[in-house]
Amino acid sequence: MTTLPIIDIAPFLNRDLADESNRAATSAALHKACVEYGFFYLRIEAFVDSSEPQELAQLARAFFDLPQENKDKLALKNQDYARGYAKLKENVTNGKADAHEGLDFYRPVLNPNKKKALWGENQWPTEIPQFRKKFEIWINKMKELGMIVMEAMSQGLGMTQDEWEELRAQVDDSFWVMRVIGYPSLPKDHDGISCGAHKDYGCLTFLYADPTPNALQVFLDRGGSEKGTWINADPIPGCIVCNIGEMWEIWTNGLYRSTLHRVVHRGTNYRVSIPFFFEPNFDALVKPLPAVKRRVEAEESLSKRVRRPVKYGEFLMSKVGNNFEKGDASGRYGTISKL
Ligand SMILES: N=C(N)NCCCC[C@H](N)C(=O)O
Ligand SMILES: O=C(O)CCC(=O)C(=O)O
Ligand SMILES: [Fe+2]
Repeated sequence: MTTLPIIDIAPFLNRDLADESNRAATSAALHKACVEYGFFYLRIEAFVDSSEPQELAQLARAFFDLPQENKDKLALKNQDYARGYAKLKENVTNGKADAHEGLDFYRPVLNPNKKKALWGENQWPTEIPQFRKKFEIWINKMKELGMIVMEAMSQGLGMTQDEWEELRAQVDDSFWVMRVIGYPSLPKDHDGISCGAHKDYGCLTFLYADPTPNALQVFLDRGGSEKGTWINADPIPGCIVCNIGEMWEIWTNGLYRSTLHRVVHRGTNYRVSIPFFFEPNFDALVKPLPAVKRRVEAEESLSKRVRRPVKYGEFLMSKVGNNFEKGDASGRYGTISKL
């Protein structure tokens, strides 16, 4: 049975000279994991105490336990159709309704305008005391972790200090997204899916999920005897699940690939997960990195197809529009101004 690699980020949490060789090992392991899987566990117990996300999951449960009409008060349509509460089956992946409900938050913007795509205001549940405060602490930590992992990855790619500074400038004001997701159990005799197969859009996804096993599945697409099958990415204590988004495919010209994943939750409990998407800056122009070009020239084997640059914000907008049924939010989303 294939299991995803576990990478300890601890050596990057300090500047100890003594940890230099451990940092090199972590970077090398990140590089290998990104080439081979695009998905891995990140051991973060030296960074956050596990009681912290556990408490967030409790707050999330308290929200999902509210009467439907209370949750609907935070509906996406109150805002920019991106920020707020999506009821069960409102989210769509590949044209099919997802059997989950969720609250989505995005990086706050200056001069919010709910008629402008992605430019509204976050809707926090005021009925759950502490919800906003505790999740804001988490957001800040995940942003910090994002920069740490990005720097570790830049070393794994053999980037120079100047090259890292240039990449850093594309992610230092991350247009992050956080989702708080609730998954009821799928009916046993049903071919429904909790979240359809997809790739994440941006840079790094940091997923905390409650201990429910057999829910998140990752598609193995790069060799080994299990190639072409789905494996479970069950939670591991002290770790979060991390995967790379499509911007990494562009930065590395396909050397790193974003991996399909889905959620099929047939267990009897109500599952809660909290993915944090550490993304590039809204205005970042994402294009293949020079450090990767050097490698391609050195290692003949890599694909020569050059990925086209994208503006991250535009790419995100095209994706978010697909997250709803046509004629429903996506229809209306299509009519609100694209900046
Ligand atoms: N920001 C991210 N990555 N969100 C992923 C959401 C799940 C897939 C989405 N419905 C889709 O169809 O892409
Ligand atoms: O809930 C999960 O385990 C994964 C959710 C996910 O893949 C997403 O929201 O992008
Ligand atoms: Fe995802």
